[in-house]
Amino acid sequence: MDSKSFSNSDSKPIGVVGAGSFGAAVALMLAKKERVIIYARKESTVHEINSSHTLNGKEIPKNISATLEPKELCEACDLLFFMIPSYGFQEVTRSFAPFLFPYHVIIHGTKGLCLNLPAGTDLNTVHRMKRSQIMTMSEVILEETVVVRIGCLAGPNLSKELRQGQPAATVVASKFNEVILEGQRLLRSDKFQVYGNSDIIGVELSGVLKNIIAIAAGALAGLGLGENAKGLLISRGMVEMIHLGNALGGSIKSVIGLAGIGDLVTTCNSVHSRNYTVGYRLAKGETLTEIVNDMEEVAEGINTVQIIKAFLESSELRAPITENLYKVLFEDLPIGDALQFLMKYPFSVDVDFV
Ligand SMILES: NC(=O)c1ccc[n+]([C@@H]2O[C@H](COP(=O)([O-])OP(=O)(O)OC[C@H]3O[C@@H](n4cnc5c(N)ncnc54)[C@H](O)[C@@H]3O)[C@@H](O)[C@H]2O)c1
Ligand SMILES: O=P(O)(O)OC[C@H](O)CO
Repeated sequence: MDSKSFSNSDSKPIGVVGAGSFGAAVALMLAKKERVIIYARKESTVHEINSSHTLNGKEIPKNISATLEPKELCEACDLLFFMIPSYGFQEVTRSFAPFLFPYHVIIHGTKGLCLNLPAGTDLNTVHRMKRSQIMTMSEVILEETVVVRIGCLAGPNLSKELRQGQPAATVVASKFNEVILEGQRLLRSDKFQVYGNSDIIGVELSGVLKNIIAIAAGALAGLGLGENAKGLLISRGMVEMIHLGNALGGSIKSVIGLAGIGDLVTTCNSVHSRNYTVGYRLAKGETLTEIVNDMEEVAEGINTVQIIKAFLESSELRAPITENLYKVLFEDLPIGDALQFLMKYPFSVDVDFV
């Protein structure tokens, strides 16, 4: 295949890695254009898809099949959508690496971060982190595989709404225009708009950082506070995302686009958001351990708060919402106290990033 262009026009199936909420939603959209093969780690999931054409009991199109084998997926597909949470991303990427070649294209939809730490150390032992110790998923793919044409899918994309066929839009970000064009060709429909952006790091970070603010928004709702307070949180949260995103290597433009402010507004307002739900339940008096033990799906923001707090320890930057949320999540600071602290924080300039 010509390395400068990419088109799935020879009608190879599209691979989807991960059969969770978002993987399923994206597989259903892709299946409107091409055959899809899902990689899942559970034999029961693969069996259900292949034998009854259902996933979690819901009917799916017959042009979606499934496999347990990374090798089979990589041999059948040139384009793979990686739709797994950050906690499994490195492991899954490593299991695919032996079967990936430079002609493959990977687009991921993960809104979390991984760590680049020496063996035997982790988030619980390293409390100060430099940027080089934090990895976005495109950086993980570059590190672990020979694939170079990498994209990221991010935007206000609650999987429940996507599965209901409600109108939405997303961003496909990549340094390679052919990746953006192929993402647009495959995903665009009269219900789904797909924008392009070349700042993949900025788009990845936008999707990652909005989860922190979404937890805080859920907490405000759980405290019974109104829309004025939410407007305040969203606007200050956006400023915090801009400064953090910039410090971590993303452009301001990406944060004020669909993947940043667009997703921030959606996630801060939806009971379907897992991150919002974590904040809401905390404010209602549950502990973080109780909430996490009871959640079947991932709320990426919890890990992200820890990682960004460790990054802040090694930088001059201040991020008061993230720092206070860290204290609420991991140091038992009452949410009311965190809110009082933020209300007295000397934010004085409204917009300080343009
Ligand atoms: N659900 C949404 O609305 C949504 C929307 C946009 C982005 N995202 C992002 O997509 C990512 C995935 O979210 P989700 O909602 O699909 O999560 P989920 O918890 O519903 O599903 C995760 C899937 O990944 C699989 N998985 C996890 N670790 C694995 C491993 N080591 N090997 C193989 N499979 C593994 C699980 O089995 C599961 O099928 C997250 O980073 C999330 O932030 C989710
Ligand atoms: O359920 P959440 O909080 O992971 O949010 C899902 C998506 O990121 C919304 O775009």
